[in-house]
Amino acid sequence: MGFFSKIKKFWDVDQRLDKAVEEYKTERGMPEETPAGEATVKAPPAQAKPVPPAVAAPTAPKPADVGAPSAKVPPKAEAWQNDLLLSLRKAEPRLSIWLSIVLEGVDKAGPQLWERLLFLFKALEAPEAEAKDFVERFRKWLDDMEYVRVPEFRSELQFRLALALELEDEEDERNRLLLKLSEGLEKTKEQISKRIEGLMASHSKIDESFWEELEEILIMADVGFEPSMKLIERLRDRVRKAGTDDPARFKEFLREELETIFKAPKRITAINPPEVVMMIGVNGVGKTTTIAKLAYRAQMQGRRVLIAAGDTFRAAAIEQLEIWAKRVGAGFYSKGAGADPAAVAFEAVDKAVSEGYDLLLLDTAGRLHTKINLMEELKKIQRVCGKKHPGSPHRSILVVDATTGQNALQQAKLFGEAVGVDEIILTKLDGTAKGGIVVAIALEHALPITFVGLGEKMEDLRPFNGKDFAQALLGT
Ligand SMILES: Nc1nc2c(ncn2[C@@H]2O[C@H](COP(=O)(O)OP(=O)(O)OP(=O)(O)O)[C@@H](O)[C@H]2O)c(=O)[nH]1
Repeated sequence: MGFFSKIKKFWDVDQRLDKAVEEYKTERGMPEETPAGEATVKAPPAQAKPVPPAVAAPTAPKPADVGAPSAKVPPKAEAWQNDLLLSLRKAEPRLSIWLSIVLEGVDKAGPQLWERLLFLFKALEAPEAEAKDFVERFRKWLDDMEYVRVPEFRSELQFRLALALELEDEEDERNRLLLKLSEGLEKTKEQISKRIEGLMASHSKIDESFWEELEEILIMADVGFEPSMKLIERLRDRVRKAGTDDPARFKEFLREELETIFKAPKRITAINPPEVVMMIGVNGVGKTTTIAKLAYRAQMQGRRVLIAAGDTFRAAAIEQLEIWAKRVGAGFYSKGAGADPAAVAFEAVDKAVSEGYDLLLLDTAGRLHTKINLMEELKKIQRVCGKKHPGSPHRSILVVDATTGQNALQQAKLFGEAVGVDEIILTKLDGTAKGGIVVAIALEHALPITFVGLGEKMEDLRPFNGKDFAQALLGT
């Protein structure tokens, strides 16, 4: 489900829009030619299937709708509308193209941008109130973040549209993610990929000295001793089965092995709303930011989110979380610093149930995991949630900081044993050469890494895909 309760996915090649485009042009006496003067792209010959009722061609919302000056839209400006309609008609959803058309001639946030976004949603037949809600939320977000110029927010806007229109898996978005992942892994690639290429070039065959050198590379990239041994064992097996000792093929074997390792099964549990997610992890790993990013995604996917400040250890942590909740338009619940975290959890679950939230993100104290009482506290929170809303917390997500390398592995072990962890989110992958920790965590724990943090912006939390990761790490 996306942000909108319904949209027409015209990119399934539907003549409706062709008809709408023709009517649109006729009503406005627009030239047969496209703005660039080429002959109009003729709609594909109508196929036999019955033409569903015509869709009223979207007309640019009156400027008054969006609080813009009441100047009439000059005829030239309609060219972008025509381009957008024509682009929407193509058989494939190309968000980057639509956005380029929407942003043509727009250099900053303002009435012209709102008018264009509303036109796009109208062309997709999104309910008007929801379209306005999307624009209003984005406008408020820009104010909060003090973003004004298009380059400051274009990427976030594209990400928001990808979530709202359920196009995150669309080709452009996937390519953008791969690029972001590759950029984020730049330092790790230096450590692993470049050195493996050197290893392959300096050996005429895969022999004992090859494996010894590989072990050193993996340990240097913070895969850790145990995990490195395990990985090398699996690679020896794979090479043996392939019946070759040609170093030139090693990268292919390594990529296949990594994809296999990352295929950790995701736990799917039946959930009666609200879904209660417990966020755990030590201080400074990026938990608060990650909660905000998760809330942002869920909101853009049409879910109502409540964030609860279960980390009552520091007033600053509560305030920071409240600021983020406001920015992403999520609900917020706290009982202030010093309150009993279990009481916060209990009352937050009660609020989420009684006010019909879809998702409750429950922040918990991040004090150093060596303090045993923290583990007791987390177990008490789990019990309390289960009493209030049977089956909850439905997921416990451990947030670890990739830059802490082996320490992250320790945390995964300790929290996993103490309170049970269902998923791992690895933050700050963009800032480390220790990306090898991803392999270590996947090898040591059958825990799925569901998201990775690639920066501080909202769009910098992306679903983790082992295949993409292996490709970004090792290059094509
Ligand atoms: N580069 C980068 N920075 C990140 C990422 N995730 C979080 N950060 C930054 O890391 C710092 C700590 O993030 P927080 O979310 O406050 O961490 P926390 O775990 O809540 O810390 P406490 O509030 O002390 O518990 C902030 O400056 C974040 O912007 C990431 O994926 N990449």
